[in-house]
Amino acid sequence: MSTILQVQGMQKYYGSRGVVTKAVDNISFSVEEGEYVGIMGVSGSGKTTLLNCISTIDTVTAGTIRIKGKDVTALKGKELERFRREELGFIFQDFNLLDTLTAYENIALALTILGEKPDEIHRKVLEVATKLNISSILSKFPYQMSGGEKQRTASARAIITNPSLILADEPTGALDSKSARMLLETIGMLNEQMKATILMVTHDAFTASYAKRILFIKDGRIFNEILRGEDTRKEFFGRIIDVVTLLGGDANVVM
Ligand SMILES: Nc1ncnc2c1ncn2[C@@H]1O[C@H](COP(=O)(O)OP(=O)(O)OP(=O)(O)O)[C@@H](O)[C@H]1O
Repeated sequence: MSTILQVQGMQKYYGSRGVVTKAVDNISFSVEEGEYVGIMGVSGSGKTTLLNCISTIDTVTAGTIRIKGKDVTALKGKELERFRREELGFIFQDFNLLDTLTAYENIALALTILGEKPDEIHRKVLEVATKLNISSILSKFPYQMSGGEKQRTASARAIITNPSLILADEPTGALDSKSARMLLETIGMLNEQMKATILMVTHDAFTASYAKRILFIKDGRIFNEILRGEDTRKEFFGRIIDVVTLLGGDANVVM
């Protein structure tokens, strides 16, 4: 098994002189190939900042972030753009599907931009659509899709380039509990059947219970880490609640 992500001594400060917020305060951890890691913490603990730096959307104040051995904090311009497109997949809270493109076109877009041959793109889109059970809706536009179809299209788009790492920030944040469950099952399938390595940020214990390992962040630092091991998802959920309570979060607000 190889290391996909290695975060070392990462710091991110906002502001200057007067008011400085240490959003991420010296965090180090790594993620191995095939892992499904959740990052939990209360609002303002630094989860999104950490994910945005890993996803190369934001820059770090100090430290390194290596993805497949490459320090992404040193990448710039076209090289960075290409790296993001080739190595990373994203699942957003609102899915970010392009309204003027069909499901097929949304899924194919990254491959088109990467310059893959049309017949290769076609083969890959059909393959992933079959796995995610959306073959029959590929010609639909987002407004013609159900919520679940949009989720599966967004999941297909995240995995179509066979990225090294899939990043998800509060993927269930805007969903009712049934839709959340459906999306989490799809993400679980990307991990288990399609061997995707996943890093997911959430404040929600139910969502986090689908991951196999959880890092808890408090005030920009890693506070605790737990592994699912042989636990059922429900047992793992119980242990997550215990840590959330310890962290001072409100265990009642989670499902
Ligand atoms: N652009 C910014 N400028 C100044 N401070 C910021 C900025 N972005 C985030 N922060 C601060 O950094 C800290 C961490 O924010 P972050 O968004 O990473 O937290 P979070 O854990 O993702 O919270 P939430 O669950 O509410 O999204 C907070 O104190 C926040 O106010």
